[in-house]
Amino acid sequence: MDKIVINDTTLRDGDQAAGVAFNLNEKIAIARLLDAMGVDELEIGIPAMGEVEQHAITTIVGLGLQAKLLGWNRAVISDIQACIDCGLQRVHISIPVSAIQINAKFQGKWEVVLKKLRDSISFALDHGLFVSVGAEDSSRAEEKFLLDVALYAQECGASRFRFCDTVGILDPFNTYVKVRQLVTALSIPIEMHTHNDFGLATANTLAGIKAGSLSVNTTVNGLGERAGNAALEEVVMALKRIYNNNVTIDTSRLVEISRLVASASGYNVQPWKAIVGENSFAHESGIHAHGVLKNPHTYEPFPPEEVGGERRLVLGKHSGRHLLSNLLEQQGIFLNPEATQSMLDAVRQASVEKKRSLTTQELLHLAEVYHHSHVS
Ligand SMILES: CC(=O)SCCNC(=O)CCNC(=O)[C@H](O)C(C)(C)COP(=O)(O)OP(=O)(O)OC[C@H]1O[C@@H](n2cnc3c(N)ncnc32)[C@H](O)[C@@H]1OP(=O)(O)O
Ligand SMILES: O=C(O)CCC(=O)C(=O)O
Repeated sequence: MDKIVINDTTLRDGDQAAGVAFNLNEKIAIARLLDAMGVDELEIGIPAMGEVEQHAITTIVGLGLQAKLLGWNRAVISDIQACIDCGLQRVHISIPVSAIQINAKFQGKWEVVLKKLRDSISFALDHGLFVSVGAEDSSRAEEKFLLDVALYAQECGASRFRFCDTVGILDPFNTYVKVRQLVTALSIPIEMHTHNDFGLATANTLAGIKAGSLSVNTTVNGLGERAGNAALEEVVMALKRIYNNNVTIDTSRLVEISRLVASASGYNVQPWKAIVGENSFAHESGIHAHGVLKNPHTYEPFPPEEVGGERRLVLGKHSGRHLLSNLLEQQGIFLNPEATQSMLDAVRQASVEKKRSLTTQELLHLAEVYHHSHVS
């Protein structure tokens, strides 16, 4: 498999999530960490939004990062000019391509949309910029029209074409077919931009890669419009571990970037969130914990350290004797088999009463009771 370019849009689509508003320092910290991790490209915002956004973008441009930096634009020349004023050398120009979008925004006048596209691409090229073109709502567009727009963008001088499943309605099978058509017809790379409305954003991004897409949009924690986007941590780890792709990103900082974005966005990830959730490497069930104590690979797809996470063995309603004995032994407590079994019953009962796993303190407290009852 070819090297896949990761073009992270946490600072654009992530920032667009309802209720999220990164401030300057947060934007800088996120950009710096993504860059330090080796993310290839960052979509850092929308200069057309005005002075505050322009100041943030100009500041990030001035950081001297290794990552390529891109500004998002409508097909509007003043939007592109705002990117130039911020010092950006790469612009992404978006146009709607489905009938529903063109009717709502341009009274169905698709010729007007294409003229805007051509004019803005040529303005950007005249200013020496790299141009990526995005087809908003590609997944609901008439297929022939989408292909014509893609070929037109290429002919006008775009260097990359973004396939957008804007409202997240595709599955991996349909994604593959649609993206394959574009990959076959175009000589410029296709970029995937998928949304998670049906929980399929990462799967659809991977389907696009299978179809020959060479670049993907991601966001940390999957943060983005509505149900969000394909998550950076999921796409990167799937590329690395499922496809053995030559991933050059430092995956050991994925939990760190997840926490940074959670804090800056004000939205924690759910504990069971793939890759970065606090339960991603937590084991409570007896059979699982027994296996993990023998060999962690029995119930872990890869070691937690690989993403900067931590293995946790917790005692609760579903735990068994092996885990209980192991945790007690770590505290220097050794119970005979009968005492262990009795204590396990008490652990289960306590866990159901508390509706959670037990803390070390609670474990020690119970151990004292069972240890003493065993000794006496
Ligand atoms: C799928 C996506 O995520 S697309 C990205 C969406 N992101 C955002 O909207 C966040 C940033 N947006 C903004 O700050 C504002 O919308 C701005 C600055 C871009 C424009 O603001 P306003 O001038 O107040 O316009 P408003 O947002 O109400 O309406 C959008 C306008 O852009 C036009 N437009 C929408 N998409 C495009 C496009 N791809 N190319 C050209 N024009 C477009 C609409 O037709 C409408 O134009 P009109 O004012 O002539 O009717
Ligand atoms: O870049 C584009 O063209 C639109 C991207 C987007 O956010 C979307 O379609 O959901």
